[in-house]
Amino acid sequence: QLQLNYYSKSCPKAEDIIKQQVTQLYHKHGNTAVSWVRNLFHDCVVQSCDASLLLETARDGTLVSEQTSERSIGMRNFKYVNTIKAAVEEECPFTVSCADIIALSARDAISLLGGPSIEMKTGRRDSKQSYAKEVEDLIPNHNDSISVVLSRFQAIGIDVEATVALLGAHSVGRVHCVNLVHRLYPTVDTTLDPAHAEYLKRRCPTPNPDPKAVLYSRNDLKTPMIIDNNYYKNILEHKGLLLVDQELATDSRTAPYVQNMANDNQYFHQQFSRAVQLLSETNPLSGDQGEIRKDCRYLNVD
Ligand code: HEM
Ligand SMILES: [Ca+2]
Ligand SMILES: [Ca+2]
Repeated sequence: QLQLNYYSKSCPKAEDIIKQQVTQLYHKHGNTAVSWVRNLFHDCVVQSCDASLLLETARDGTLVSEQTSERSIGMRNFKYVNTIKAAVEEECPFTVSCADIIALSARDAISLLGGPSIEMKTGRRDSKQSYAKEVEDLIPNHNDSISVVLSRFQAIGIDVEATVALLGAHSVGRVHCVNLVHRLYPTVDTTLDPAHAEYLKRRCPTPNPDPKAVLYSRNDLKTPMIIDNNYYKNILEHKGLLLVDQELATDSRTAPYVQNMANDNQYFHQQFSRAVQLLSETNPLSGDQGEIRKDCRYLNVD
């Protein structure tokens, strides 16, 4: 079972090494921290936090990576997960799971990005398979209804208030134009603030952005690299980028929490901590299920 300090005997320095690596990477490439937060979501929602997300497509076609899903658009920095894993392997070979690296790197990233300090249990094990086919049924799309979003989160034990808090992760990072243009062209979505729409049109000047061109807008212009309640202020001002962001502010089930989080950053941080714990503890592999991967990209060879 998951517990605090699972590696205290087997690898007492594990959490320190991960934190050190995450901090070093953050100072070199700040957006790595943003990636670790999104990785937690995309891994944990698909089956469990079991590093299924990190498996790469096998050359012989036996395994398709979840990273190839349309839902994974814009995900980046996977190569630096290997940097973290390598540092941990050097200290304690075959001991610390890639799944725990996903969880702890997200925890450390959240604190580097000005979010709360979160107590996080460890002891997760790594999946022996990828769930590429299931990704689209589990991770909501940017234009899904709030009902779909709430039921997907509820299915893994995440209540409405925690769901609203988790979306606050969109207080950092970026959105590619492909996920935005349907709100701008041929006519501007009337729920979007007109001045903000003009800004977004400058960022995304054509209705059919080349998927390979790196055209994007930042989620939060005021504090783009800080996990704060500015996200909720933005969506109340109709400056949310994704349709789900905008809907969160108006749906009667979520709007009261949005209002409270916009008013009180500390309350947001408390709920965000609680929600990240729920997300990170969903359905873990335990006992002898799964394995401890040597390289997060590949299954161990027996
Ligand atoms: C209804 C649920 C959600 C939907 C539909 C959704 C969708 C998206 C989309 C479409 C993007 C933009 C990707 C791109 O164009 O580059 C994005 C970015 C991001 N999402 Fe979510 N998301 C959801 C929930 C979450 C949650 C729960 C978290 C974490 C707790 C999260 C963390 C992030 C982060 C950090 C980014 C920025 C990534 C970057 O800049 O590299 N999202 N999300
Ligand atoms: Ca997973
Ligand atoms: Ca922010």
